[in-house]
Amino acid sequence: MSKATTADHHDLAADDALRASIHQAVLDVRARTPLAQSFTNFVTINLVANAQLAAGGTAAMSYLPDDVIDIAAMCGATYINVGTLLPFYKDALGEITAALHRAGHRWVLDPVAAGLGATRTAILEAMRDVPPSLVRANASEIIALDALWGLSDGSDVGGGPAGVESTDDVDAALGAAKRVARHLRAGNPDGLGAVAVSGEVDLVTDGERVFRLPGGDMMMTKITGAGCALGGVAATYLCVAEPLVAALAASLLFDRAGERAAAGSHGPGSFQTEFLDALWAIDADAVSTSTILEANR
Ligand SMILES: Nc1ncnc2c1ncn2[C@@H]1O[C@H](COP(=O)(O)OP(=O)(O)OP(=O)(O)O)[C@@H](O)[C@H]1O
Ligand SMILES: Cc1ncsc1CCO
Ligand SMILES: [Mg+2]
Repeated sequence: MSKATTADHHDLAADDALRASIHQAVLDVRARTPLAQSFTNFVTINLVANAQLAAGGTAAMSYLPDDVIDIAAMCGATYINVGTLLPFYKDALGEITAALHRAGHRWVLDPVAAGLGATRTAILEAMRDVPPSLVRANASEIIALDALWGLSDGSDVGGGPAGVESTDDVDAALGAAKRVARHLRAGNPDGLGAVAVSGEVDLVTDGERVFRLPGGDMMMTKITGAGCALGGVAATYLCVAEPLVAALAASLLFDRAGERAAAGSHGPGSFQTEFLDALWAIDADAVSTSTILEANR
């Protein structure tokens, strides 16, 4: 870890209630095969669906507002990713997110390339007052979302969008992640919300507690859509668990699966195949006994 050191943190105790909730979420997904639907980019749509299935859930992808709104009534959570925008998305996403909010339906936002382009900015700005339960993004995207939702105090200045890849370290997004998480909690009827910032060390927060999750493998950045798949699997866990638990469970599953896949592969192609197998193979014990470093308060 860079700025924050392990001296500022403690590993969660083996009997911490959060570990039990994470363990239960992994088991519940495998027992119940919950449906989380997605409105997602067409680069990584197949990996998102396959990752959700490998984690134990099921998938349905749609772009049609009436379809998405009807499916929301019969599924546990929805994943929305703004990676590859088409002209009709602006109206469609406005209609969908307003309807999800009215229904109190939980959803995950992946603000891919936040800060890039007037259309994406308008789409993300409109989500401010009908917010998701969980935002899953890289550091640059969280810093940009914090700014475009007007939450920023100006102290976090990100490197700016460089397409879909992060130019910032997760620690640079700490303030932004906490502000965004508090905004989600204030804007959701259940008062719950969390932010998962991915990177070499993942950062997860509900706006009060801050967790750092070391692990994973750099090969995860050499396939497209590891982050998108993480958002999709977070929606799968959101079907059975509260946002903070869903964010932690999905991030930890991905870290453990990334390590296992790296050990069994010899390049990006075989890594992607091994990664899906690893999502399937990692069990609830491996996820819930992972290192979970909580920032001391
Ligand atoms: N350098 C790294 N070392 C280890 N794990 C990493 C590293 N970078 C990212 N990861 C892991 O890869 C996964 C995806 O995170 P990443 O930050 O690459 O998302 P992203 O930029 O949104 O990706 P994409 O847009 O391609 O979907 C997370 O599980 C994260 O922990
Ligand atoms: C490469 C790419 N372009 C738009 S979305 C996407 C997938 C990673 O976010
Ligand atoms: Mg991404």
